[in-house]
Amino acid sequence: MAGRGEFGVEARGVTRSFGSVQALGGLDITVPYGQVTALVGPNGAGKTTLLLILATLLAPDAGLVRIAGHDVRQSPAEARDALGWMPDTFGVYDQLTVDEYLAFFADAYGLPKQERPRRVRALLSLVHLEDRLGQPVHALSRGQKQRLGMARALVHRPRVLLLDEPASGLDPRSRIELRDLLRSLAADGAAILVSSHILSELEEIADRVVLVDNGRTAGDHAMADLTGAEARVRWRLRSLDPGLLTTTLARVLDGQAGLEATADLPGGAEVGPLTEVGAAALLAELVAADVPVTGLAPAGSALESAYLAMTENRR
Ligand SMILES: Nc1ncnc2c1ncn2[C@@H]1O[C@H](COP(=O)(O)OP(=O)(O)OP(=O)(O)O)[C@@H](O)[C@H]1O
Repeated sequence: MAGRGEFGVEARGVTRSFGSVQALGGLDITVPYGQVTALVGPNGAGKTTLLLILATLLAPDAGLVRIAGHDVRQSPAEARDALGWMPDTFGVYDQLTVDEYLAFFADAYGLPKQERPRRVRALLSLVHLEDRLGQPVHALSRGQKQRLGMARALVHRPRVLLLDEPASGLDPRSRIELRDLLRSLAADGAAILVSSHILSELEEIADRVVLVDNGRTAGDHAMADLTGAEARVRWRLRSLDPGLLTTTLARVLDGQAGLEATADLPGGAEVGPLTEVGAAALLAELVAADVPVTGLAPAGSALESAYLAMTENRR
C-alpha cells in the first residue's frame, strides 16, 4: 500500500555506540504487518537501544530505519504518527488522573477534541482500567501502570507497535489479556515488535522471533519452524533405575556429535537437542536395553533451546 511500506519496520545495518561501548554493530530487522515479531537476546544485547532508535527517540550512528515506509531521518514526524511505543519504564506524569493522562496523549497526537473522551473510555476499557477513571496515575500499581502504558501506545491507532518488556509487571490474568490484545491487533493488520525475556510467553504470542546478540542479528525464525515436529529440543527422561538410565545413555549417545545428557537430575536425566523422531528412537533403544523408563517429555521450549545455543559461547 502506498506510503505504508512493505514492512512495518525495516532496519538495515543499524549501528550505535555510547562512548567506547558499541550497543549496535550493524543490526538488521524487518517486522511484517499482521504479525507479532519477538525480539530476544541476553542482557546488554542492544534490544532497548534498537527499540529507542525505532521509536525515533535515539539517533542511529549509521544505517537505514524505516517505520511504515517512512525514513526516520527524513520523515520523523510521519514515522512517529505511524508508531505506538511502550517503554519498559513509566514516564513522569504521576500528577495527572488516568483519563487526563490519555487525553494528554490524544491531544498530542492531534485527535479531534470531541472524539477524545470516547477514545479515552474505549482505551481504558480495552486494558481493563475503566474503574480507574478520575483516579491519579500515582495510585496505580506497577502492573496497572503498565496497562495504562499500553493504552497510551494505542491512542492514535498506530499501524506499528513497539513494546519493551510489556509483560514484566503483569499478573497471570493480565498477561493472558495482553497476549489476546496483541494477537487481535496483529489480526487487524498491525506490525508488532515485542521484546521480552519470558520465552515461554513469547512462544504463544509471536509469529516470528529475531535473536539479537552483541548488537547484531543472530537469527530470524518463524515460530512454527521452532516449535514444529522438526524442532530440536531437550527432553526429560525419568526412570525407576536412574543409574541404569545414566550408563545406558552414556553408551547410546557415545559418538553422537552435538548430543548432550545431563544425568544428575533426581530420578532421571535430560538429553538433547533432539527432534520428536530422535526422542522416540532414543526411547526405543533405552527400552530395548531394559531401562525402566517412566517418562519422556520436552524439557524447556524450542525457543529456549535456540536462545541457549546462541548464548552458549558467552558463558
Ligand atoms: N545511555 C547509555 N550510555 C552508555 N551505554 C549504554 C547506554 N544505553 C545502553 N548502553 C550500553 O549498550 C549496550 C546495550 O544496551 P541495551 O539496554 O540496548 O541492552 P538490552 O538488550 O536492552 O539489555 P536488557 O535485556 O538488559 O534490557 C549495553 O552494553 C549497555 O551498557
